Amino acid sequence: MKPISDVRVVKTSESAFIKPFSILFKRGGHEIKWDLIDSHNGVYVIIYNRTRNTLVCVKQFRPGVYYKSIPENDRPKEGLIDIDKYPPSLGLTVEFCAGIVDKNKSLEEIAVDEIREECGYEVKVSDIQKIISCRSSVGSSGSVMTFFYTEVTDQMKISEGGGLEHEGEDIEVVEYTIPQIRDIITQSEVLNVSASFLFGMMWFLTNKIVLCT
Ligand SMILES: Nc1ncnc2c1ncn2[C@@H]1O[C@H](COP(=O)(O)OP(=O)(O)O[C@H]2O[C@H](CO)[C@@H](O)[C@H](O)[C@H]2O)[C@@H](O)[C@H]1O
Repeated sequence: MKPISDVRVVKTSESAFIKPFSILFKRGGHEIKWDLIDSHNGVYVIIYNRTRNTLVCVKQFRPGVYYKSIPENDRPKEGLIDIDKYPPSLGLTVEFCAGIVDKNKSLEEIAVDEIREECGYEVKVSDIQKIISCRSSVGSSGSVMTFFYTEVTDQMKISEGGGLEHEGEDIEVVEYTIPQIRDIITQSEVLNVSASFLFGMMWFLTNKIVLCT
């Protein structure tokens, strides 16, 4: 992965990805204001590599995770962050291959694109199995996240993956064995993974573990 440097906090008023707004309503005659973020729906793909008995995941620098790793009293509201004191590695997450729903394509087609771009495997739409759709960030967004499952083999690997450079993506593909996954999800410290990752791992261990024993 390329080195991260010159990390600065700036105020944002316009964004193609995150749009703050509020909803006003009355409950029992009392007016309530609820602050929200309009954000894209998303797809997540749990990818099992049958050749090597591994789960294919992606590692990347997530600015929000980095920022929230800094103690609150040292987190600037604006300006440079001292990366010698707070190394960018604090913001590295492990995730499932995922993408926002911002194209006029089916969710399955978006999943296939993300698998190719991020992980370098060529998968057919018909090989994508839907697991479940649910809500994310119910207090602030309510976007729909849809989980898929697919299996790949080493023969289906067509590139290194890594994401689209013109979109600023710089993704490392990482593969975990089943014992490694068990280690990750049973740690007691704050993990640099999301609840969606933990859900997907638990789903896999519960429903597919028979493949791996
Ligand atoms: N907040 C943001 N600010 C600036 N640029 C952004 C952005 N979100 C996306 N982008 C841009 O959109 C590109 C494409 O994103 P992707 O569809 O690959 O989703 P990503 O893997 O970033 O996760 C995304 O989609 C998954 C699945 O919904 C979510 O879990 C995850 O939070 C979300 O970032 C990114 O490379 C980036 O250029």
